[in-house]
Amino acid sequence: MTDPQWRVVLAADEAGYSYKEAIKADLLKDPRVKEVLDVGVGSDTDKTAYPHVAVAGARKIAAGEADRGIFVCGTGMGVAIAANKVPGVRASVAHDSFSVERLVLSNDAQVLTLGERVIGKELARRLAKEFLGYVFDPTSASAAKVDAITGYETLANTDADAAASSC
Ligand SMILES: O=C[C@H](O)[C@H](O)COP(=O)(O)O
Repeated sequence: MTDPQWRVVLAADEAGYSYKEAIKADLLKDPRVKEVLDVGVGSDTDKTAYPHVAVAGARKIAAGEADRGIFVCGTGMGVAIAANKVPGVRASVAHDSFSVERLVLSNDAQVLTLGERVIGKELARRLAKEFLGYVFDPTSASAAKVDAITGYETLANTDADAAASSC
C-alpha cells in the first residue's frame, strides 16, 4: 500500500449536508486519504448559503492546505460556480464516471462538485472515490489548455485590479 496522499476539503450547504457526511465517513476509512477538512455546514439545519462554504473550501486549496475538494449542494452547480471565483481553483459538477475522469485528466480540477437533489447517494459516494484515483499529468497534451485557463484568470485579475484602482 502506498502512503496516504490526499488532504481533502469537504463543503456543503444544507441541501448537500447528508451526502457530505456520507462521503466524509468514506474518506476517513480510505487509505489514500491522510486528512479530511470539513468547512461546513455542520448540520442540515444550518442555513449558510452555498457560496460561503464553497469559497471557504476553495480557499483551503488555494492556500495549499488541501489538495482536493468535494463540495455538495442541491445541484452541484452553485458550489462549482462559487468555488471557481477563487483564483487557481478549478471546480465542476460531474455526475458520471467519464466526466470525473476527464475533470482531472483534462482539466486538472481540484474540486469535484455533486448535487444531492440530482444523483443517488451510492453514485455520489462512488464518484467521490473515483475522483481520488486520478492524477493530472502535467506532460500531457491537456496541460497547455489548462495553462490557457490560468492565463485568462491572470488577465481577468489584472483587469479587476486596474478597474478597482481607477475608481
Ligand atoms: O446551486 C445551488 C444549490 O443547488 C443550492 O443547494 C440550492 O439553491 P437554491 O435554494 O437557490 O435553489
